[in-house]
Amino acid sequence: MYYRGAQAAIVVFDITKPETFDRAKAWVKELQRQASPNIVIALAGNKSDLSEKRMVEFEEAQTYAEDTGLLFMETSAKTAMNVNELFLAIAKKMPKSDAQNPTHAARNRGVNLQGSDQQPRSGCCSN
Ligand SMILES: Nc1nc2c(ncn2[C@@H]2O[C@H](COP(=O)(O)OP(=O)(O)OP(=O)(O)O)[C@@H](O)[C@H]2O)c(=O)[nH]1
Repeated sequence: MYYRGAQAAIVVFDITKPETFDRAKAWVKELQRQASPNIVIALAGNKSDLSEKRMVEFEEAQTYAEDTGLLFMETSAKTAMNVNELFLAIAKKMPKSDAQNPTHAARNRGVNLQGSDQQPRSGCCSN
């Protein structure tokens, strides 16, 4: 219900807890099964500031991400390392804006109630 129609998702695990990496993989599978086919999925290996407690190797997560078609970065919510970078990378991978898609552009244009978009009224109640 929450991710249906989502255009991007960030799946976060804790590099100091291998079980969170396994759960992240399960979430990626779930997203690939249920979410929109062109969803951009990013995997974040969080708590990169705690490298002395690391239990998931960078290379292991990176290889998994490459094999699965995910963006991957190690992040730290504590130091903000790679947080902006991850959002930027997602934005770059998203499909071009709706404004460049004629079908979506028409749908999103809205209706101008003041100007020339207004159609002349007809029917029983206009004189
Ligand atoms: N050192 C460090 N601690 C972090 C980082 N991100 C989150 N934490 C800490 O990890 C703990 C869990 O963070 P939450 O934001 O509650 O994460 P969560 O996934 O909701 O965790 P749960 O409540 O266990 O499900 C908190 O004590 C945070 O302060 C990080 O990048 N580095």
